[in-house]
Amino acid sequence: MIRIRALTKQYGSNAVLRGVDLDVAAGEFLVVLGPSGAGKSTLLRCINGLVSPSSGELVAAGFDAGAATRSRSGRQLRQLRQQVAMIFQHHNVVPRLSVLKNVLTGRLGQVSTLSSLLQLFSRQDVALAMDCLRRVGLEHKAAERTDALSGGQRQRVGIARALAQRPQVILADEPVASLDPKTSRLVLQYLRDACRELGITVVCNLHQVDYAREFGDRIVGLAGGKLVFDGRGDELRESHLNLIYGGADQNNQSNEHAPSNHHAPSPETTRASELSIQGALS
Ligand SMILES: Nc1ncnc2c1ncn2[C@@H]1O[C@H](COP(=O)(O)OP(=O)(O)OP(=O)(O)O)[C@@H](O)[C@H]1O
Repeated sequence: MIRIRALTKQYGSNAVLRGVDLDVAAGEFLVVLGPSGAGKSTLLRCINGLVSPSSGELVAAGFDAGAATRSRSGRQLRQLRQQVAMIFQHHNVVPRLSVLKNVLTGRLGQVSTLSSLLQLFSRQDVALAMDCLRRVGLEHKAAERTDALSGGQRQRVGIARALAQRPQVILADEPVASLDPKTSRLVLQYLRDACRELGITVVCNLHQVDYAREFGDRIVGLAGGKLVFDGRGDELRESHLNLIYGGADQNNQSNEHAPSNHHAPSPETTRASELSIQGALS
């Protein structure tokens, strides 16, 4: 679903992504871990064309993201963004609109310009939006103003809006950064379950190692713009975390327990180990 090869992104002299190779399979829930400034947001922004890569190959949902950002017409970029939805840390919902209207804004890319200007939505769009709200447990809040909801509920509205786009991919940039642990887990559960049921691929940036292990089908670790770990949650050892976070205190990266597994990598961690070595050498 996503194929990335030798991806680089440079801001002036700041090399933010330094040769990222990554494949994400259809329906996979991939978590990206990494310290602040590692390039996690930049990676997501490249995937949905918010940022133009400096070099490399990036195909998401069948669209060449690099070419889409360079194309003047904007058509390719719109097509890419229809298939690759984004969920932000601060949910970006419109507070004064009703919950249902916020979710319906996820349909704007698919309705005519006139309909979108007049906010005219078909009965099917409304039914789809209600189904998306049901998937995040907020059907009963449809008519309420969004500013009457809690932070966790607003983030669930953000998820419903992304689902309403009917995308192939959802990119979630630290979706639970400002939520308490219980709410964070609930939000991630809704995101994972809805995407699993609908077959949507997810790439989710997180700062919490425990949630990465719990919710990710697979985890990649980004440090200094390079992938230094690629494996399953049960393959992620303390040595990998040291590589990702540069020996930072893991308690700072987790809302709950610090990783405590000191076992040597199992034979299945070959891929993870290879990457670790590459990261350590470069
Ligand atoms: N538009 C921009 N112009 C210049 N530099 C940028 C821009 N966007 C990001 N950067 C730089 O790229 C680097 C990586 O930023 P990025 O936001 O991708 O990191 P991150 O891993 O998502 O961090 P965090 O976990 O704190 O969100 C930082 O040094 C940042 O200053």
